[in-house]
Amino acid sequence: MASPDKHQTEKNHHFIQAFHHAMDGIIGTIHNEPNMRYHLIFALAALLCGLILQITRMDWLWITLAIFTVILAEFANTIAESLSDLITHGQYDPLAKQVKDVAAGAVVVAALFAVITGLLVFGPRIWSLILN
Ligand SMILES: Nc1ncnc2c1ncn2[C@@H]1O[C@H](COP(=O)(O)OP(=O)(O)OP(=O)(O)O)[C@@H](O)[C@H]1O
Repeated sequence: MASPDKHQTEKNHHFIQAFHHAMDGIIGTIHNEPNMRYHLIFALAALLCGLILQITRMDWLWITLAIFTVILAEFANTIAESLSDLITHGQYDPLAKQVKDVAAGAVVVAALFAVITGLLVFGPRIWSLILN
């Protein structure tokens, strides 16, 4: 969804305008960040597994939390990268390195949480399917 005014710098005047810009941010991140597309593919796979294995409401809560944690971490990583690039203009800066590395580390930690959640929720069910 394209924003109505590409050159706006003043505050949004109404909710619809703010929503357009938020959609620009979401779609732009999916378009520009391959890692975000990988996260979404894994999220879709987890949702399909949940449907097929008929997980409980509590398990859906954990899976949903894991999915949104990873996606939010990737958004934070993208913000950190964009701000670093805006400030450094491609020049090496040790603080920019720290910002980008810590932001990338946050995504790794979130992904680890998602993997552990997936193993705890799907592992026993898949295991019992294999044994039966
Ligand atoms: N301006 C800079 N100054 C210092 N180090 C930088 C700078 N830009 C990038 N780097 C280093 O290069 C690495 C890769 O940079 P990049 O912008 O591709 O971030 P990234 O976290 O790998 O991106 P993505 O999450 O999209 O894979 C950073 O983690 C950082 O260590």
